Amino acid sequence: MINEFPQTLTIAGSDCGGGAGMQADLKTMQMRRVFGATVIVAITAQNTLGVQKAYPLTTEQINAQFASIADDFRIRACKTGMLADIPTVQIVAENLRRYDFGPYVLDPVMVAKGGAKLLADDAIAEVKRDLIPLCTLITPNLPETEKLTGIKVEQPEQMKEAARQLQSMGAKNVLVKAGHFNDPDYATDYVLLADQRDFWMKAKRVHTKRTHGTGDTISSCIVAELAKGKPIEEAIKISKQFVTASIANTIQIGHGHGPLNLWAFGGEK
Ligand SMILES: Nc1ncnc2c1ncn2[C@@H]1O[C@H](COP(=O)(O)OP(=O)(O)OP(=O)(O)O)[C@@H](O)[C@H]1O
Ligand SMILES: Cc1ncc(COP(=O)(O)O)c(N)n1
Repeated sequence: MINEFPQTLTIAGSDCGGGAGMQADLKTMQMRRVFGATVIVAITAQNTLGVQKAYPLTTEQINAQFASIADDFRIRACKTGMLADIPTVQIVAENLRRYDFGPYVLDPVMVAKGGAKLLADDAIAEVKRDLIPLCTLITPNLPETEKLTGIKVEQPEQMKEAARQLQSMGAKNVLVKAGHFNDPDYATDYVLLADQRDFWMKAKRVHTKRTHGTGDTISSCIVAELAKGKPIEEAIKISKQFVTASIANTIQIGHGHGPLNLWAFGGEK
């Protein structure tokens, strides 16, 4: 049924503070004019000051949500965010193999801005083995890139080397995000596509601590664009513009790493 409204799915943790996790994903999807559904794998009690508590859901609770989504919706693209621990990574991988939710964007969330662990260290091996081979695109930040590849990234050339390695591990397309890169003037991400074309995406670095949920925002925007049928290169480029505008046009919420202004870029463009 080709005329159905584009439907997307985020498989992620809940951030009760509304700035990251599935809340950031849903808000971004709404702005990009796709329908967003969720499989929640963990509940966090957090705000802009940090993560106070995290409670993973059971595999039964996660399976039930997957079944409900698969029974009724035609998901055209999906993403994963916070996955908490080994059982969660395994059950999510199992469901992604069971159901066809279209292109899959893997945001390998490991540590929150405030320093809290959102993925157990021993689950990284499962992400590499079970999820990377399934994904259409992986979107690690620099610390995640280093953990997944073992390559210390201090120069742009090492971003390229790490991207090639992630591809050899099974990721079809790779976006290495540079929010954590040591460049005071620009945030320049690197993209390596499945057909071996590559490019840099340069944006002025905004000097703000209001960057809660930047990774969720860019990855869920890519999911939305893919669900509307945009080619991956275009989906990634629009999403970089979306996140840059959302960081640059600050809104004042909370007392720490504040959330982005997801209205800044606008909707359908
Ligand atoms: N201060 C900044 N100014 C401009 N762009 C930024 C800034 N910080 C991050 N970005 C951009 O935001 C996007 C997300 O990158 P980042 O490296 O922050 O991801 P992340 O660490 O996974 O985010 P989070 O964990 O907060 O969700 C990238 O396109 C990056 O270049
Ligand atoms: C549930 C959840 N998912 C993802 C993040 C990462 O976002 P950030 O690194 O900006 O804290 C988070 N804090 N909480």
